[in-house]
Amino acid sequence: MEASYIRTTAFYHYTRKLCRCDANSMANTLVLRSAEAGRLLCHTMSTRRCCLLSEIERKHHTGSEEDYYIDDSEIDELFQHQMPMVGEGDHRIFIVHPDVKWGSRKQYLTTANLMMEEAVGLVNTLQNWSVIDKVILSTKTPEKKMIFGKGNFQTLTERIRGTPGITAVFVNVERLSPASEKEFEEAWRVKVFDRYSVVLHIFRCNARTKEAKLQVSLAEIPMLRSRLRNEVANLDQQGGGSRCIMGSGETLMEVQQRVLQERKLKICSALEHLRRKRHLLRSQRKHRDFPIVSVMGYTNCGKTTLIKALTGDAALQPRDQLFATLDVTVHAGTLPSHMTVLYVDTIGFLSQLPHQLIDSFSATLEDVIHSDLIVHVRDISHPETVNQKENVLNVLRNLQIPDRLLSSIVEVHNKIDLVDSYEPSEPNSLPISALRGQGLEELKIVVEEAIVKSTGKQVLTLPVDLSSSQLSWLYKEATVQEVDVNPDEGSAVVKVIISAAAYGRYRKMFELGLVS
Ligand SMILES: Nc1nc2c(ncn2[C@@H]2O[C@H](COP(=O)(O)OP(=O)(O)OP(=O)(O)O)[C@@H](O)[C@H]2O)c(=O)[nH]1
Ligand SMILES: [Mg+2]
Repeated sequence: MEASYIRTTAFYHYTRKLCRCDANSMANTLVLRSAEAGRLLCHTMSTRRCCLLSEIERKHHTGSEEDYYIDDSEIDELFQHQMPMVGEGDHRIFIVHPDVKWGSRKQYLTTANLMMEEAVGLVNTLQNWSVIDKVILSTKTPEKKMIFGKGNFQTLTERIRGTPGITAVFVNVERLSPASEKEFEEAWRVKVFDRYSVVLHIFRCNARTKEAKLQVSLAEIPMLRSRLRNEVANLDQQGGGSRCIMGSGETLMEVQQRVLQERKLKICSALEHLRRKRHLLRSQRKHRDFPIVSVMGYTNCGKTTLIKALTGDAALQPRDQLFATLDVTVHAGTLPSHMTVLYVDTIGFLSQLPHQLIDSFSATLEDVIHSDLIVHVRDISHPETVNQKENVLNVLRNLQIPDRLLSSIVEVHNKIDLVDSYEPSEPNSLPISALRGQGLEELKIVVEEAIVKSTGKQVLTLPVDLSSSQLSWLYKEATVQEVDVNPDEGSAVVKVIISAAAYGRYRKMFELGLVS
C-alpha cells in the first residue's frame, strides 16, 4: 500500500475518532500512529473540553463573575495530560555551553565557566538527573542553526556518541530553534534540551498550587507548538503532513494548532479567574492598611529563609534548590514599633530566563507592583553576586515596577556567615544571615523607616480619653507604639503610626466629637 495512503487513512481515523469522542468523558488521549514511521504523536483532546472552551470564550466576553471558574480536578488533569517536555524519569546529561567570545551576543555580565556552573546547578536541582560530562565550545554564530563551526561540531558529535550512558544533551542557550534541535537530535541520537526546557521542567516538578500548574502549562505551549511543527515537517518530508484530514477541510497541523490554541485560551481564562481572586485579596489587605513588603532576589539567595526568620512562619520551607518557590505567598510579621507588615515571598530570578517563561510568571509578580517596599536579597557568598544583582534589577525594570519602588529598594546582603571576615562592599546595604538570625533587628528598623516614608504614614502623639472607644479604634486601625496612661484624669497619651486616611477618619469620628 502506498505510504501516503496509509498516512491519509491514519488522519482519517484520527478525525473520526475525534468526532466520536464520548462527550461525557473528561479526556480522551488520542494517539495518531503514523504506520510506516512508527512514530507516535500523542495529543490530549477532549470534545467536552472544546465545548467548555467555547463556553469560556463566550462568557469571557460577557464577563460574569463565575466565568473563569475551572475546578481543581480539571486543572490537575490539564497539567498531567500535557506532555512532559523532557520526558519522565532519570537523565544522564552531557552539557554543552556555547561561548560567544565577541559581538552583540557576548555575555558581558558573566563568564563561560560561571554559566556552565549554573547549568550544572540546574541539572543537579532535578531529582535523578546527573551530569556525565560537560564542555565549553566557542562559537561566533549562536543564532544560526548549527551554532558551532563544522570542525567543532564534528569533534563534539564524536565525543557525545563516544560517551556511554548519555540520555540527553543540554545546550546551554536560552532557546534552541526547532531546526537546531532537530539537527542536533539527529546527529547525537539523544534528546536535546535548552535552558527553556530544563527550567520549565524544574518548574513542572516544583509546581504545587493551581496557579503554578496553570502557568507551567501555559509556558509549555510554545514548546508544544514547535515540537508539532517538527513532527509535521517530518511527515511532510515523507509526503503527507499538510494534507487535509479527509472531509474536515483542516490539515493535521491546523487541527493540532487549534487544539493548542484552545488549551491556551482555557488556561488564560483560569489564570484570569485566579488573578481576579488575588486582586480581591489584595484590595482587602489594602483596606486593612497593612503595608506590603515584597522580598525579591536571584533564585536560592535565601528569600524564603529570610521571611521565615522575620515572621516565624513554620509553614515556609526553604530548600537548597533552584526555583523552590514558584508561588507568591504572603506572611505577616511585626516591626519594632509593633506595626504589622505583610511579607510577599516571590519566585526567584535566573539569568537568561526566556521571556515567554517570564511572561507566564509575571502575573505572579503583580503583587510586587502593588507593594509598598521591595527588599532585594542577595547571596553575597555567591561568586556571581554582582551579576545576579544586575540581572534582578534588569528584570525588575522590565516588569515595569514603578519608580517609587525601584528608588527605595532595601538591599540585603545575605549569607554573610559563609563569607570569611565579611566587609560591606556597598553603601546602604544591610549584612545579614537569615539562617543564623544575624542582622535581622537592624533590618526590621530599616524596613520600618522605609515603610513609614513610602506609605506616607506619620508618627503622631495623640491625647486619648479612656472612657471613649478612641484607644480601641486606634489599636484596630493604626499601629499603637506607646501608651502613657494618666489614671487620675482617665486619659492617656498615645504614640501611633497612622496613615493620612485613617487619621482623617479618626479626626472625623473623635476630634470633631461625632462619636464618643
Ligand atoms: N549559610 C547560609 N545559608 C542560607 C542562608 N539563607 C538561606 N540559606 C540557604 O540557602 C538555600 C536556599 O534558601 P531559600 O530560602 O529556599 O532560597 P530562595 O531565595 O527562597 O530560593 P528560591 O525559592 O528557589 O528562589 C537553603 O538551603 C537555605 O538554608 C544564610 O544566611 N546562610
Ligand atoms: Mg523561596
